[in-house]
Amino acid sequence: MAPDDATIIPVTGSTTESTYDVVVGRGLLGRLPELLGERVRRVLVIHPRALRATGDTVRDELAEAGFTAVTAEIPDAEEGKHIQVAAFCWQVLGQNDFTRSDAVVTVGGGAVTDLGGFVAATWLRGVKVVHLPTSLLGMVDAAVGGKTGINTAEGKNLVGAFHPPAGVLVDLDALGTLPKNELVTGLAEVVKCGFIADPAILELIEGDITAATDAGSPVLRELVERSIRVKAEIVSEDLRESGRREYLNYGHTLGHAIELAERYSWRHGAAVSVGLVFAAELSRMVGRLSDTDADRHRSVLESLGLPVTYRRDRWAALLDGMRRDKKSRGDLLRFVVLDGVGRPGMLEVPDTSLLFAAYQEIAS
Ligand SMILES: NC(=O)c1ccc[n+]([C@@H]2O[C@H](COP(=O)([O-])OP(=O)(O)OC[C@H]3O[C@@H](n4cnc5c(N)ncnc54)[C@H](O)[C@@H]3O)[C@@H](O)[C@H]2O)c1
Ligand SMILES: O=C(O)C(=O)C[C@@H](O)[C@H](O)[C@H](O)COP(=O)(O)O
Ligand SMILES: [Zn+2]
Repeated sequence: MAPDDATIIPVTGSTTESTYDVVVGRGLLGRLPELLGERVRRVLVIHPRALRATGDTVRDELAEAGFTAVTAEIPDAEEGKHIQVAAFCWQVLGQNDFTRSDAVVTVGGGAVTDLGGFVAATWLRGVKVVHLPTSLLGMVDAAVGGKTGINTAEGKNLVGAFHPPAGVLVDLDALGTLPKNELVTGLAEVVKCGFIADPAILELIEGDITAATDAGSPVLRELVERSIRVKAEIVSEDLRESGRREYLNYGHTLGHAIELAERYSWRHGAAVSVGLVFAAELSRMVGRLSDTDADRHRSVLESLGLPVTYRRDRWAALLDGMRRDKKSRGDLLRFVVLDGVGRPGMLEVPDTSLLFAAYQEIAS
């Protein structure tokens, strides 16, 4: 497909820094200089070990276009979201004399866009970042919206900053090498967008599972674009999560606790899948969601091959992890729940026995 067939999804924040385009299409690398802008001279390309060839291609294209481009190769997946990895990137930036008018480009899945975004947010108190997400999850969620961060021993994304990118290039060609199981875990966030805002997403998946899990299909492209639009619309209104942005955290309170309990051996999307079913059970239990809509969570996620249950014997660890969720206020745990498909809301839970009861519905 020619670059001309690209779809532009705008994020329109309240400042120039929080206003940018998400470009979706194929063969988009040529657009990178335009997103970086005229003042940028040096670019640090951050990529995981597993995507060295792609990182090198991006570096070479930038050099060809006249930039001074260097790469920083980081550990794969969640191992990259570590303070020592950020320190390594800061060192590379320092050793190569990066100034405030220079930039970071991330090439990889959500772990890389989170780490690279955090490095850009903190170097000299903030330099430009452009994301080139290569996983489905990175494309539909992590690269958009400006949340950046790293994990600590106590939990997921506990340190970070809001730092919107200068632009995002969603090149669907990158999905050609993505393993199927990684594509499927990315679909958990797509399903989340369906439940909180765009039921057509659910209908597309339920209507043709084969197409929904086919990296080259028009259905997958529509799912990508619809999910990005959901996120772009919400973060345009509420960058710093002072209100509506919390809805994007549907399924994440338990999901992040599972990731921690599993020492990050589970993919984020898999943990969010279980978290979505839990949040639906909670919504049903407090009388806010119908049986049909709650059951639909389990059926659509199961049909994609995503997990919908978790170990009964891990409840204490999960509760501990959930207390450190960023939506908590003091001792009060807060959850995103649904009042129907496309109708998210918040639930404050002072009594953890309710959570335990909901957990019984997903415990295996
Ligand atoms: N900032 C946000 O708003 C936000 C939103 C959602 C998720 N996240 C974060 O994103 C992370 C999860 O992202 P993820 O699922 O992409 O995981 P990931 O970045 O760990 O990537 C998953 C695996 O796929 C590989 N990979 C990526 N692209 C590939 C390609 N094109 N070909 C072959 N292999 C490829 C990676 O190297 C890795 O092994 C989590 O850390 C999560 O917290 C952040
Ligand atoms: O963009 C958001 O806001 C989200 O909550 C999207 C989530 O899918 C994403 O996993 C995010 O990183 C979670 O953020 P956290 O604030 O709970 O760490
Ligand atoms: Zn997520």
